[in-house]
Amino acid sequence: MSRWWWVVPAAGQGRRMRADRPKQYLELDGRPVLAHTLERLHRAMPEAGLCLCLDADDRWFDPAWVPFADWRRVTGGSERVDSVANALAALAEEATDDDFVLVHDVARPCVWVEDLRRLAGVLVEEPAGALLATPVADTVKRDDGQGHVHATVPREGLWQALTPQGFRYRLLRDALALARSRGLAVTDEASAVEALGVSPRLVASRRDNLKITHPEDLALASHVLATQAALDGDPLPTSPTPQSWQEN
Ligand SMILES: Nc1ccn([C@@H]2O[C@H](COP(=O)(O)OP(=O)(O)OP(=O)(O)O)[C@@H](O)[C@H]2O)c(=O)n1
Ligand SMILES: C[C@](O)(CO)[C@H](O)COP(=O)(O)O
Repeated sequence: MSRWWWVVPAAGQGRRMRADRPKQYLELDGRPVLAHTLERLHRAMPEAGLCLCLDADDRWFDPAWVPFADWRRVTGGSERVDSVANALAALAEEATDDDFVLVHDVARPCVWVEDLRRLAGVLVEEPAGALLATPVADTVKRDDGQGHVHATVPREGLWQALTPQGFRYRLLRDALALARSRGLAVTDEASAVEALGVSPRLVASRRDNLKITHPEDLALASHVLATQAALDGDPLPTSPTPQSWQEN
């Protein structure tokens, strides 16, 4: 039977946030961003194992924020891709080739539990892996490097890649190893898998799965959490795990 693993890269410095600490430790509605994110992942799959990538010099982390029974701390790397690769290396003894690995940015605390479960359901059927994504909703411009428009880019067929992004353990490990050995600039897991000639499935996400990146995003995330609670009554539904992936 295949196991499920969450890999959460949380070793970034949050430089664009310009705060006094890494953004995963900023307070969002009374708790650190990291605690919100881990709670959602846990609600979706409480039995999964967690690999949490933290900076070697992290002085903010508190293990009390981790709701998983089975979790391990992994030292992050210099880029996001290095942190994820370190997590996969740390799982080498425990994970089998066919285990499922879902990578989710710690900086995305607003992801819906329903979307996490839907993605997991797709992954069971999809050997190429899958990622949450959303179609581009605005007109897209390419600049000329001097602040003027060079061209309007047709947005038909364009999606914004979000997280989680999920793959079988071996596929992701091999893809990241190849991408790193070639020095490819991969900013998400899917692009490493694409470099192997494999096309991961796009799974439509709710659009409010934002990544806290810039200072104004924290207030936006707070507003999203409140809106989700008002819309749903319970933004973290605890309905039973879908059979489709529970039995795999
Ligand atoms: N060496 C790194 C760099 C980033 N991340 C993680 O990757 C995710 C997405 O990265 P990003 O939003 O760029 O976060 P930061 O690197 O923290 O932000 P910045 O680029 O503004 O410094 C975050 O969860 C971040 O903690 C990581 O684990 N290891
Ligand atoms: C993985 C990601 O969140 C998908 O949108 C994104 O690529 C991370 O990019 P960043 O520049 O490291 O924030």
